[in-house]
Amino acid sequence: MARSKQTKTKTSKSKEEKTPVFAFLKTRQTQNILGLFLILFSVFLCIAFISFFFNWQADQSTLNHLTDKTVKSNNLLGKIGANLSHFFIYKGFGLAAFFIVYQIFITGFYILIKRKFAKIIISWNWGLLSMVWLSITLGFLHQKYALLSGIVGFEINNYLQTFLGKTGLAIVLVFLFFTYIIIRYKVTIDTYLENWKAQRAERQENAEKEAIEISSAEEVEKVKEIPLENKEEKKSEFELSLENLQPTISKHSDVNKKETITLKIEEEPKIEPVLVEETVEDKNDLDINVEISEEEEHSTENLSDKILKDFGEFDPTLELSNFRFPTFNLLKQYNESISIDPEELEANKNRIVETLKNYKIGIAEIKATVGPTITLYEIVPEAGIRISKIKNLEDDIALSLSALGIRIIAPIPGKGTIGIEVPNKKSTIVSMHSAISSKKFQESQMELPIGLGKTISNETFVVDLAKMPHLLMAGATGQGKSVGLNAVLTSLLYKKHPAEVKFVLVDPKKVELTLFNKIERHYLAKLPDSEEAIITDTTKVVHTLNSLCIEMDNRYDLLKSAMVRNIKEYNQKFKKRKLNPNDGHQFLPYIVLVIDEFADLIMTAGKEVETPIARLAQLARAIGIHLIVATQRPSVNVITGIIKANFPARIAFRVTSKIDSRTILDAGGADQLIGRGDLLYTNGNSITRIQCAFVDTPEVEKITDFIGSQKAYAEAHLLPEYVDDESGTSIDVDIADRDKLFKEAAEIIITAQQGSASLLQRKLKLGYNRAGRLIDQLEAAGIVGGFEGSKARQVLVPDFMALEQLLENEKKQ
Ligand SMILES: Nc1ncnc2c1ncn2[C@@H]1O[C@H](COP(=O)(O)OP(=O)(O)OP(=O)(O)O)[C@@H](O)[C@H]1O
Repeated sequence: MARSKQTKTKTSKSKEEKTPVFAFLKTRQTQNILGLFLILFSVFLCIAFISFFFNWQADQSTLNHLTDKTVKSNNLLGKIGANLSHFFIYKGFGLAAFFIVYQIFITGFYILIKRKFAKIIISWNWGLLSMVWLSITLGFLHQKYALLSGIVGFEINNYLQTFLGKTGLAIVLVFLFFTYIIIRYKVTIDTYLENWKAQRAERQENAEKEAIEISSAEEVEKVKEIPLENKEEKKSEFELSLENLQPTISKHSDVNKKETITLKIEEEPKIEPVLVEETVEDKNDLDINVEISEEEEHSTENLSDKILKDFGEFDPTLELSNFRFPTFNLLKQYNESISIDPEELEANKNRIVETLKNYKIGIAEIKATVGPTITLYEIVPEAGIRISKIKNLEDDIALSLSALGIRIIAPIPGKGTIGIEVPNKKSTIVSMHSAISSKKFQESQMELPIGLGKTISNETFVVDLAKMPHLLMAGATGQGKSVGLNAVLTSLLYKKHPAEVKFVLVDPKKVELTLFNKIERHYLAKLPDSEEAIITDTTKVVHTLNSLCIEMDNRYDLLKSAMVRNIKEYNQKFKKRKLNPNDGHQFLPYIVLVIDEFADLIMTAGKEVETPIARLAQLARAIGIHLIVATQRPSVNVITGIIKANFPARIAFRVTSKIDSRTILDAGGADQLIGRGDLLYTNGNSITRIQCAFVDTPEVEKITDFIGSQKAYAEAHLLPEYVDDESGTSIDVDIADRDKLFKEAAEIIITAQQGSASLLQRKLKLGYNRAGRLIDQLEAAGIVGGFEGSKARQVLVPDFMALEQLLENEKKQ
């Protein structure tokens, strides 16, 4: 109950804040105008009230003729002044009505100097209480002059007197007065006593000081009169002050000494040490003067709440606030009405029944669900028939139906029937348009929604990539993998603002994802030193993956310091302005890493790629880095155990063998798909057959053009820098430490135009280690390029002339 109440007030508050009136009231101009108005209005009332005390009797007759021009008022501020004064003073609180003037004035003043609203409220509370008290007190003191107390004070006074009597009321009024002083000004009897004691002590101290000063002055006079010779003896009394003198004085000759002494004695402050002694003695009698410090000001609200109130929630999309999401008309529409020939249905049904009959399997019931590319026949076998029997007949049924892509699901989970999926003769294309525009996708509250396509029952299939949390995609070439990847990316582009999601695209084939280059500054993330955001080069992939691991570690640190468990909570907290950007906190976009041809990467870089991928797959889910890895060859050396274990969500397009199907899905079936976007999706438990939404290259081009033509960030989202241990930049060999054979080695390499350690080994008759060191030094000098696996290093210097020049330049530096 309480919570619902709270939320209600919260929502009403936020509504208030959103209405233009309240927004308008918050501007400083409005506040200045309001403050000034209140101050001047209080001046107006003050003049009117004062004037009213002199003219109230004369103005009595004019009060009810506010609109009558002929009737004039004596009040300095006319009839309005007279009427207002009559209302507040005569009918209200008498002389105490001046409190209202004061309150209005102080409110205006507080608004001008931006005091807190709470202060204004407190001030009004005290002001109104004081007004009522004064009004009653004046009514009590001057019953004859009712104007002083106003009708309110007069009546309350009369009323209370009948209950308490005159004396009782007097006591109550005095009590209220002191209560007010004690609470409002925090004055207690102790403070008075202490102040009084402190004053008394100070008076005493002053009196004693004066006495000492007088006596010391007399002493000085006496000393002045003493002849120079005797002054040496007299000095003892002022010993302390003499010691404090500069050392130069002591080094003077006797004659000088005498002169110095005279000088010293003339300085009156030298008496001070005596004085100090006396006051110390004196202070022993004194009580400590305890100063009661004023209570610290407390804020009524949390700082982050205040920032939230003043600036509203943090809006990550603010920098690109005019960003427009791609429109539906960029996507092609196809004729998607599913039509299946009733004859085809009937024929299929008959064949299924007959085939099963041949194997002595009776059917109690059969039902067909027509999907975009396949039709599902659900059969209920007669009692006593074993399910495994039907499952084993898969190939026979396929043969008798003479169709590709038959899949038998026995039993359909949660239904208790057996499903036989038969492809339609005429398949319908599921357009991306229909997936994106579906209610299910549009209204989804998922973090990273993906409209993958349509199920057999023609429902749009929407999944959350954030929940997957990583996706493995496999399928033989030409079966719809690239289209599937585009469908995933398109879904995210239609739903997520550039501030909310960033893509890291790895495309070893170099052609599949190039279109996304156009949205580099909106949606892509890249390494700081790379020119192209889409990564096609293997070494860059390794760097990017390691950089993502660093980003992951950084994000975990942020999450830890924010004391939240995942990116969603973190971003919510950040939006609520509970995390300070000065402590390194920032809004974290999701990062989706897409690798188009994983097999290729594993072949070229092996462990170097596998290790960071496995690390990311294991740990990155909580911090918003999600992986989509696609491969043509779902063999076990590509999709290794460790990768498989961390990619529970899998999509299988048609694969060529049952083994591949098992590798990707841990079950058969993918080998029996019909291709062209026909896929099986699993997230660990059940397998769903889906017709992937179709988005072709011109559509992707239109979408990327649409986004690319809009205002973008200054550059792509930058990932943390990763310095490879083996890269040339990390080798920093001092020129002085170079091998004696450095120049000779350089010449051999330049002559051969081939940078390999074995060449140096042979030509210079060196051991492997020394040749390796030489190569490192040559690399650091910029003579050979970086390590390129089994290939020889590139030679960057064309001839000896260039070498000489390079070495000369080095010396100059
Ligand atoms: N969802 C779909 N609906 C209809 N047709 C599709 C669908 N997906 C793919 N196709 C058809 O299949 C063809 C090949 O698709 P795609 O290029 O995605 O295959 P691929 O698996 O990526 O091939 P490769 O691995 O060689 O790149 C497309 O040109 C298209 O004609």
